[in-house]
Amino acid sequence: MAAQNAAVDSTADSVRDREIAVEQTHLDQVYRRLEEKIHEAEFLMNDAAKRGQVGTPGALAERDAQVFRAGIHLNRLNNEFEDFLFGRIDLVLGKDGERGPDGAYTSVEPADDAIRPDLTADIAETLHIGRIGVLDTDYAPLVIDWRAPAAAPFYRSTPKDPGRVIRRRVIRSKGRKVLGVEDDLMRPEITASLDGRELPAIGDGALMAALGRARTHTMRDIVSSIQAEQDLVIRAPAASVAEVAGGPGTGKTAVALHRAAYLLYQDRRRYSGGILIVSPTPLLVAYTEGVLPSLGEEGQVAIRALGSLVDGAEATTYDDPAVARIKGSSRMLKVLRKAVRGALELGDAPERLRVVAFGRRVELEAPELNRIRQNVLGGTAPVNLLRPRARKLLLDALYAKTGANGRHSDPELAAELRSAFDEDISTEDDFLGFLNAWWPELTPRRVLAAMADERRLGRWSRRDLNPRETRQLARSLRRVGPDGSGPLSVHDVALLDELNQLLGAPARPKRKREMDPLDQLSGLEELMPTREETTWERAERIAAERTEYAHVIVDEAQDLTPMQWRMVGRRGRTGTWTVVGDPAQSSWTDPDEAAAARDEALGSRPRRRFTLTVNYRNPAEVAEVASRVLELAMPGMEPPTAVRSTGLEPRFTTAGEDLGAAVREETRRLLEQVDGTVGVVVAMDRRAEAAGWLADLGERAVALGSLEAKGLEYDATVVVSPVEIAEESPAGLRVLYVALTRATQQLTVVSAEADRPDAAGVPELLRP
Ligand SMILES: Nc1ncnc2c1ncn2[C@@H]1O[C@H](COP(=O)(O)OP(=O)(O)OP(=O)(O)O)[C@@H](O)[C@H]1O
Repeated sequence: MAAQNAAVDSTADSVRDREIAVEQTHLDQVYRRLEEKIHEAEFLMNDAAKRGQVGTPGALAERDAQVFRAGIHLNRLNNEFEDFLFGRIDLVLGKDGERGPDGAYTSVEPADDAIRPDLTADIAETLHIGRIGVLDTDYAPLVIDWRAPAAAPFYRSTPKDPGRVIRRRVIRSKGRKVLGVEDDLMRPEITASLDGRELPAIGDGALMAALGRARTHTMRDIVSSIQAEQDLVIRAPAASVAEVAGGPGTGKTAVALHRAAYLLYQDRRRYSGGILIVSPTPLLVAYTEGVLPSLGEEGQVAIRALGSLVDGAEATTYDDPAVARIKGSSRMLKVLRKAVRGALELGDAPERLRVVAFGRRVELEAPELNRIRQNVLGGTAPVNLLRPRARKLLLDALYAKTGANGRHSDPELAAELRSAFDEDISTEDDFLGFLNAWWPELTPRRVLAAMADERRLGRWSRRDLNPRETRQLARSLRRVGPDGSGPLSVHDVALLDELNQLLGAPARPKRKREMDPLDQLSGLEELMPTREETTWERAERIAAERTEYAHVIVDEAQDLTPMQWRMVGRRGRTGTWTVVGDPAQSSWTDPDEAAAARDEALGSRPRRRFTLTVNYRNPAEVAEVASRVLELAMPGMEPPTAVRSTGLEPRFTTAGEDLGAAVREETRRLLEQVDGTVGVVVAMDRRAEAAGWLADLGERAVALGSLEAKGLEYDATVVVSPVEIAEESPAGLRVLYVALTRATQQLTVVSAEADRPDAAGVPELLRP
């Protein structure tokens, strides 16, 4: 029997080796073609550079554009993709024989006679799928871009709805070497043959292999294993708003990133207006940043954390939950409106305005000045833009005091006299000095700084915040400092953006130019002589400084506060949207208020809703523990279905006197058990302390605050004192749910006394 098994194994091995060799031959052919294309691109660039600067401005701009395109292409081709070619589908004949622009047949349905009554069929087409498309010299498709319509069946085909696909293959390669293949048969009942040979099936599923891999500190693309329900979202038409809901680990972030790449591929011209991806934290930005380049996309897409959306402002701190709740609430809008008007009065303007006109002294007293100010403020324009009107009304009032009104009955002479008066007075130092102090040009930071004075803020917030809230808000703004140059919190940034609107944006400091994709190409500096900015470069620079986008993708949308929705909304006023989130993970306390602000930001655009239902991150054992908290946080809400199980139950331990020592011990243990990362999630207040606990455990272990864990994942996690996390804020149970759903393999929970663990160490909150 053993001998028989060994024979079967060795036959399987030889079939596998043969199939790997088949794919290797194809990959070799692809690389030969890529090399030819690299030479073509290099030639084009050299040639363009040699032509130097001669020519009309139009020709020069065209040359720049050509070099730019060649540069991007070269950059992409030179980029050694880890697995450039990753998929293959074998298809039977379609209903018609039409071919698309990529050379593949377009028909999705099999021809009536494609499958014979004895359940045999011939493979009529084999397509290889990769990160970018490659055509052979005769325009036959060597590799189809994963975003092309012809590649859709690779993702969409299922045994229930196979279309023309008989076999779907994932190819694993490194550099130029094919390492393995994994097949799924879409119609296992059919015996299909290719070139007279029966089509074999190797391995048992590429998805499980991908999910089991160790995690690093950066996210990987999922291009070789996108699932059908995810593909529907990625390829949804971008006509209006796509809203995607799904529990932890259902691939929302991954889908959002792949969608950006898909939209660009589909309609590059339309999205030359830029795609913005809004992420909740800088940690999540850093985690996801590499995915788009790995899909062959650079430039055009800006990934920004909520605290970095406003030019020139970078949030470096977090507010405690009570303060965040005040700053995020739409009640702040009224407070800010009053603050910008109130801040005008803080200049050190003298009580009265005195000038000399027509040889005599005229002056305006405080009550008159006040009346003028209120009159001007009756307008709706931004405050800084009302300054010319304030200047005009001051001049009117002063002129009236001179008694010159009515001195001339001839209207022309009267107008001349008035214009001479205006010119004299408005260039006088006294008048200018007064105007600058009385109607100062305000900056958003200056207004925020003014709000740090509790008594003053109380006047502005009286109707909208209670005295305790006013005190908490004023205190937190002291960090901003009297001149507004101190550190900002994530929630301050949305206030700053609102103030920008209310004040009328002052001249913006120029953003440092982002790296030109051309500059990234080695050796290009030598090819291109230094010169003035070209039209093309100017367009590029404007793109880098852009504040409105053609498409906005909001990740972890459940966490945006009403004020943040207003800020993000401004960036996509005329664009289309993709909004992904999970209400069960929301750390915002008033979901109805946030929903109203979200509706306002998205306007009346039609919405298309999608739901993702499968949890690809957590093993079933971890998901089960997390679902206990979900039941407390959102009773009745269904968790997503975990797709795999590891057999490893979560571990519960109770710390003695020394919480740090217990956490350290558990982290060390997990580091020995997993190959990748270990995340230690603590209450926000314990962040610094926890970093100390892990100080010398190496880079694979990281400590993070509960709110920073959003969107991230680790091979193993240690969740420290669930009750501390849950009691941190009114939304604490949902934050705990986030913390418990970060592990791809193992979860350990360390309880403190306050968690009231039972004899087995299971804290009260997590008991079944
Ligand atoms: N089709 C897939 N093939 C392989 N891996 C996948 C697939 N879909 C998702 N994953 C993996 O599952 C994990 C979770 O994905 P992702 O972070 O996008 O989920 P999420 O819904 O945004 O989660 P959360 O709501 O917790 O932030 C990631 O490691 C991702 O690579």
